Amino acid sequence: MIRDEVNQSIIISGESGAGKTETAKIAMQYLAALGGGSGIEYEILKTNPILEAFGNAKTLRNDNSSRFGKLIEIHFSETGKISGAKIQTFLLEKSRVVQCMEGERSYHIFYQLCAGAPPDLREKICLKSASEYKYLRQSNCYSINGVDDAERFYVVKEALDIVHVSKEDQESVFSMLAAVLWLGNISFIIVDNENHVEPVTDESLTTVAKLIGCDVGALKLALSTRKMRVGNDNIVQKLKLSQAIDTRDALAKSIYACLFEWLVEQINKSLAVGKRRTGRSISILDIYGFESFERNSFEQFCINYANERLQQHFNRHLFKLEQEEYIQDGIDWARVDFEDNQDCLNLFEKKPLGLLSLLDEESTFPNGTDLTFANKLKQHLHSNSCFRGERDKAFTVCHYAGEVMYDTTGFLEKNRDLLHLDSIQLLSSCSSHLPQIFASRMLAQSEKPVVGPLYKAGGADSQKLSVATKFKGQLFQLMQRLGNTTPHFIRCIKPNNSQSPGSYEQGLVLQQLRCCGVLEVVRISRSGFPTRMSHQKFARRYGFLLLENVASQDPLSVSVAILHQFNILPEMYQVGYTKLFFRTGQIGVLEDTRNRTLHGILRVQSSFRGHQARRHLRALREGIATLQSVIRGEKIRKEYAVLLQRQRAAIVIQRQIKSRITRKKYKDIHEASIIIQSVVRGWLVRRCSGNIGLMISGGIKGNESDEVVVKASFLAELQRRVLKAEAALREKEEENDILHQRLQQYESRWSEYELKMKSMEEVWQKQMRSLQSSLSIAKKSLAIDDSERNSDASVNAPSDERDYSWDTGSNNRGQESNGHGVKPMSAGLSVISRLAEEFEQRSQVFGDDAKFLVEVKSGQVEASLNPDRELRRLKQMFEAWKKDYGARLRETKVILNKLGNEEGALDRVKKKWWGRRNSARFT
Ligand SMILES: Nc1ncnc2c1ncn2[C@@H]1O[C@H](COP(=O)(O)OP(=O)(O)OP(=O)(O)O)[C@@H](O)[C@H]1O
Repeated sequence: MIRDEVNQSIIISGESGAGKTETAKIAMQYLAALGGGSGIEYEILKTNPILEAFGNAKTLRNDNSSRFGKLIEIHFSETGKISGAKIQTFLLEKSRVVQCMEGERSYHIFYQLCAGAPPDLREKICLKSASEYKYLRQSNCYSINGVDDAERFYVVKEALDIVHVSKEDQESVFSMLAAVLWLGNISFIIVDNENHVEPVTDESLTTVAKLIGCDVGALKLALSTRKMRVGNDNIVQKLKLSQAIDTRDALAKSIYACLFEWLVEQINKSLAVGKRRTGRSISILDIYGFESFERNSFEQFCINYANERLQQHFNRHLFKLEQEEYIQDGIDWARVDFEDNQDCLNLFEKKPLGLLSLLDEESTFPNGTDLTFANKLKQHLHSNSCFRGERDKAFTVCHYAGEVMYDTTGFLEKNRDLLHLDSIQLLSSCSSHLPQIFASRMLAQSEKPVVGPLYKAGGADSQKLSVATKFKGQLFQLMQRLGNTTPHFIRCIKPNNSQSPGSYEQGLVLQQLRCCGVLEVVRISRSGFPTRMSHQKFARRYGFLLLENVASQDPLSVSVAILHQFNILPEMYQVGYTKLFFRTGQIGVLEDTRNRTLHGILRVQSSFRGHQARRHLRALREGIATLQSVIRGEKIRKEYAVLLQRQRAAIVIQRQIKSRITRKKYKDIHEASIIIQSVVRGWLVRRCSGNIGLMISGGIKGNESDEVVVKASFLAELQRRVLKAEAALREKEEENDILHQRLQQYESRWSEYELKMKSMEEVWQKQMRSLQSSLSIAKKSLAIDDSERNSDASVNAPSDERDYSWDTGSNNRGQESNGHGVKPMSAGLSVISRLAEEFEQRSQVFGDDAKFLVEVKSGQVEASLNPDRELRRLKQMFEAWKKDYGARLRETKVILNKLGNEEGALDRVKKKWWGRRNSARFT
């Protein structure tokens, strides 16, 4: 399609059950895989289960026999991708809805609905099992081996969802199906002597009325009467049983056929979504195969006519056009004979004496019957080689695929396919939307130019194209469409008649091969030149394979050069006036070489382009990396600056917040401590002035009427403060304990000091006492010496002089040494007395001072001085005095020693006193 820019068609033909539908599905799957990608191909494939459910049925020859013809046109975009599709259907076998042979079934969807409808749907559309419906019961066949109808129902529902049939519409479709089934159950009773009937008002009648949404009375009338126009009058004719049944069945068939058409329309709407008209398409034609049964009726007549048309198309393309082309191009060839079915086609189509024309003619006659039709055929067509009149109402046609005998019973009725206007009006009066759509469609069809019947007595029935005429028109259109495409024929061959695998009936197969002209096709392919190409196209297509330049550039020279270069044998091709003709397989060699070369060129190009692209990409990447690093660096720097600013701001904020928190905390503590203080002070004051407090509280009690309403928050605040105060109090108590401990430590140390002081004092006391005793001994000894001296020596010198003469010093001592020696002794005595006196005073002073300081320290006496420091000072003074006193004592000793040397008496004194004195040392 893309290479030749010509639309293609795949025409699948073969007997019923040969595998046309399966092949069509395989072809669709192949095209979907090849040109899929947009998703529409999935929808296209999903149309198969829907069309099969509504248009296929089990026949004796095929469990899944298509009871309609189908042309699916798959549209492609410029790039070869599927962009949409359109389905056209041909001649649905309506009669199967109301009538089918023993062992066959009606359309699958009825059985699927009965088996698979969920309970709520069953209830809504008043559905029963398949065996409850007369239409399904009559053939006594409800199931197909290996097929689960319930499961298939879900597949159909899913497919309806996929092709966008809404849930409401699906429900309406199922209601229509149920209505058709219930229509079949409507029965009639004879109401008068003329055998006129009326429908029985039972469940069937009321359910149909409910499902299509009409009045029960209106339905009854539509099924039992017929309005007619006689002259200017409208009369109502009551129907007899057979007429009423026909009316009922016609209504059921029409509803089903309209439903099928409507569904195809919905599918087409869905498949057309997003379809872009490029004009490129591949059509697949799957039309019912040639049929020949024991009893063949109008349906087989139409089906076999269609197959004749297709066979003609096949012959035309493979034999006629082929051979005409050979002649036109003036090539040398051997003519191939083939079975041309043109005569048979003429038998059908010739005007005015063809099968179809005569059928239409008879159908328009009010008094025409199947028998009159059969007689007419025999009368007019007996000379036609393809026709043979049979006994009674039968005739035989010699089809390309074999002879088929047709029984004309029901031909006229089926060809007329009449639905009374009453029935159409009934549908248009329905409240459900689908019957209304069906009615308007039927009315629109009846308004078209009429070739169809004029009903008996000039009735007011719907007048429309006869079925055969309509079908013929459809086939012509189809042939026209196929004529604009390059056809590809698929011949399906049925291996056996028993629908069983692995069984191959040679006779049957050979008969099919003969019938459909495959043997002639093989012959013509072998002797003829099935592949052809214009010189220009050939030169253009393969010219680039030439290794050397051809001097002349005209297409023919180039083409011949190519043929030489590839050593194509002269008997394998023919050069025509405008085209080159090749025997089977020859062009394939050239095509292979072309493909290989193109592939090689593509590889080289792709390698080079890849190299270029990689280089470009590398440069781009490096550039991008540099750019990115610059931009990222800049970005990060900016971000960092912002972050830094934020961090600083955060620090400032934190500082502010922390300081605020700390201030608040401090304030709280401060306030709490004030409260504690006030509470403690208050408590102290109240304790101290208990009486006053009692008086005040008494006063308050007295004014109980002035109660203060204390708010809970205030109380809570108070409690909080009390708790805080208690905590602070506890803290203070702890502090107090610590201080108390320290105080005890100080006290223990103080008592240690005191003990030391006392021991020192005792030492001093002892020393004092020893000094005093030494002094008193010294005094006494001096007094004894003095009295002895006074008695022994002169007594001129007054006694008081003895106390003061020591201070005269050396002078006095000189006098004493020069004079008498009494005076120095008394002077020494007075010095010692003074020393003793001083000692007394000083020890008294030191003792008093030390005692005072001890009292201050122990807190017995209050004084603004530091007892420790004063004590240290006192000790220093004592040390200084002791040193001075010791020096003076030593001086006195030296003087006394001198005196003692002069007077022996003094030695004793000295020895006595100083001996003791030395033993009592100052420390
Ligand atoms: N390629 C196949 N592989 C396996 N089985 C096949 C194949 N083609 C057909 N069949 C079997 O044959 C049966 C009939 O095939 P199909 O329905 O395609 O026939 P048909 O030619 O379309 O018949 P009709 O004209 O009645 O519609 C299928 O249900 C299937 O069982």
